[in-house]
Amino acid sequence: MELLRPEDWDLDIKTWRNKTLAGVPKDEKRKRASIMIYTSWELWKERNRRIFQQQAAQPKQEERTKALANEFVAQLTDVCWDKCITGSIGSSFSRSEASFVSSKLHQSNTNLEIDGRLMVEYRVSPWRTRKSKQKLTQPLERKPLRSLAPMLPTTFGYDVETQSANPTLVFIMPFRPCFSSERHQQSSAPMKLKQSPVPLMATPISMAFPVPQHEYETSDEDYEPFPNQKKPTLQKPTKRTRQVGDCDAGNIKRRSIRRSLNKDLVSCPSTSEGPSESVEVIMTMFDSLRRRILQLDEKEDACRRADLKAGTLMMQNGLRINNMKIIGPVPGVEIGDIFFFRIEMCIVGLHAPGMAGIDYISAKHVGKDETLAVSIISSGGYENDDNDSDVLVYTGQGGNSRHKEKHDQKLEKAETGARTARWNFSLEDDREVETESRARDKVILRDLSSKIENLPVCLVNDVDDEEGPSSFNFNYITGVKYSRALNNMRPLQSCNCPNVCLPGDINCSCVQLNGGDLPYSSTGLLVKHVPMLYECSSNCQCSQNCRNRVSQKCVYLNFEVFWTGDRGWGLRSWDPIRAGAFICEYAGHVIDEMHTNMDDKEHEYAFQTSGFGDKVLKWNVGAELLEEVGGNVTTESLKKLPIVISAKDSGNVARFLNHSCSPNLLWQPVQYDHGDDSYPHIMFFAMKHIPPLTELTYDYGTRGTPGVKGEFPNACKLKPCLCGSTNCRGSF
Ligand SMILES: C[S@@+](CC[C@H](N)C(=O)[O-])C[C@H]1O[C@@H](n2cnc3c(N)ncnc32)[C@H](O)[C@@H]1O
Repeated sequence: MELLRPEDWDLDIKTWRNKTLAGVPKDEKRKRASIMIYTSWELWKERNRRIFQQQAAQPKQEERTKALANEFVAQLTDVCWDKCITGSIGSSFSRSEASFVSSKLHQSNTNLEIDGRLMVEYRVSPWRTRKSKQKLTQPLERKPLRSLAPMLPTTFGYDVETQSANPTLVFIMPFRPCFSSERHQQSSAPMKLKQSPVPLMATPISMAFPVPQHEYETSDEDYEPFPNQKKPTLQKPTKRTRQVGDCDAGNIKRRSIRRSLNKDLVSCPSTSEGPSESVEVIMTMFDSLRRRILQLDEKEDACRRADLKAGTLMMQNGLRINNMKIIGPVPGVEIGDIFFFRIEMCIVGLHAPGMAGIDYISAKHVGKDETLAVSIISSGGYENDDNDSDVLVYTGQGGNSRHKEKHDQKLEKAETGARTARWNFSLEDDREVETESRARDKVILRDLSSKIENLPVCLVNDVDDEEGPSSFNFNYITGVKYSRALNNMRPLQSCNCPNVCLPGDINCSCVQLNGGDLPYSSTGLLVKHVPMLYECSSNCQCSQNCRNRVSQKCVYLNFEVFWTGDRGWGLRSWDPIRAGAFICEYAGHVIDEMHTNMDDKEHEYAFQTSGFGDKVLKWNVGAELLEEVGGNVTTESLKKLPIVISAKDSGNVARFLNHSCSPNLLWQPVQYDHGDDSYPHIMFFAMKHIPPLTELTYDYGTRGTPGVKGEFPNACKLKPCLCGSTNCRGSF
């Protein structure tokens, strides 16, 4: 360890790593680098602990982590290094290195897994705190909106390869209506889009997305959605012979399965939908498709770039919107929207090139050809000496490829488009300014759960003086309580998987119970909404790290109960949330539906399964588009459950979830601790990417006609809905 001690404690991690490993023989370098990776990881975790939980590591936790870390380091050093980490020492990990490290961390332990998810998916920028503005009442110190790097999973750095000096010269036809079939094209009038202020020289989008002629045989890093623009020099040998010490996971034969869409079902958002709804429909379709492709690929050991596969399929089938490049705001896209993949920006018309950071158009100005930048992406992969996080300095693209020597950048092609706005970009982020200055001032309670949740649930009112003592007259509990014994009609699931359940393992009884697929992706995202989801139970042999145990674990989001004004208290999160992510359970007392003596207050905080909204039914659109007619959840397939959960006297954060006719959450029945399928756990999952501090809502459904006994004996009076969405039904 002495050898790793930095000579100067002010060194940044990269310089420490480079200095320490310089000139060290290869074998020794591996060992030292492994320990350094672990140390950096621990620093990161400690930073997360201090920021999110306001506590430093406990000795016990440290010991346990040390033991796990030793195992992790040993694995890294002795078995898999040769196979998986082949790059030279640089400022970042390549994608395959990063995914290997994150997969190892995933296997290591629960804490690492949870932190790993934060790190892998969101890449929260470290040390972004503003001490000067910090107030004692502030529960969190970080700036949530700026903390995202909505890109591919990388653990310790950013793969600069996708930012290579290879600008894709893509122009899009001035207007190409988005229809899926010729029939549609003939019969429907083209949708009018905003007129460009400058004449455009256009090239069809098909130039950028040619139909692939061959199956993708290359490695993850070399997957290329634009094969025609690929430079031969960037290609790496893709086949390796097995070497001593290669780990099995690394030797899984990498295949790529070409998938196609069910043409009968392919259709773009209708022209009657507003811009925001169109963006939502397209984004939902993309993510649904991506999750399902990933699920199928994982089953077939062909796990590669489901995002690009989904995006390419959508492009090839005309499933995209805002086809014309626009100078100024893109309809339906708002400041604060989250994109996890570059291709998502492409299908909503925000940024067309798959790799280049600048998107631009050619225009004639006073008789001269000019190039105008229409969007610029900050990759996060470049070093920036300027510490001002409010100013983005653009200095040209390219020159930062892993495969080439660093070189000076030239002002050419797209960069000429950025000439006029080349220097400083102030980030316009109204929401951030707003949240920084206002929301933190009005903290009423630091932890509504009184430490029952592992993360504090803050209570704030930044609207008026309401302090809400009456609303908070309830016991905080984290699960459901049953008032009568349940019928254990079905034996509890009990798989024999030795470590974790694996996708495609036909011998796993939990895979069988879930219809042949594990319901969650490797990062814990719900793939499809299903009538009943079976997580692994206490009878299962698999460990707590099994991916089929998502919602039975504790809360991992930084929730906040806030005053909405007209709809009472509501729930939101400080963390960005990804579509398919688990949110929370509806906790409370399970009462029998036939118990008809519910008073108004009980009704107000009662969860009843009275139906799913249309949006929930459409959430599985990707699976349906891909292959499975009938793969979607239909109203008929959803048996009405007799369960009613009252959170009037006891409950958790879910009792503050308000109704919306355009919700961002759905509820999913989940079973893991008993066999009575009429009384499942009600778990909430995100239907879309949700930016920090956005209210979390679900569709309460229609609870039946007031006063009618029979189908809805507990039907309550319809209430006027104040959700404010454009397609509000008016009541719930
Ligand atoms: C489960 S509680 C939600 C938390 C509640 N807002 C509070 O202050 O405790 C359900 C109640 O919230 C209010 N509410 C929820 N969604 C609403 C909406 N879209 N419009 C109007 N009121 C709503 C209604 O009073 C409803 O009975």
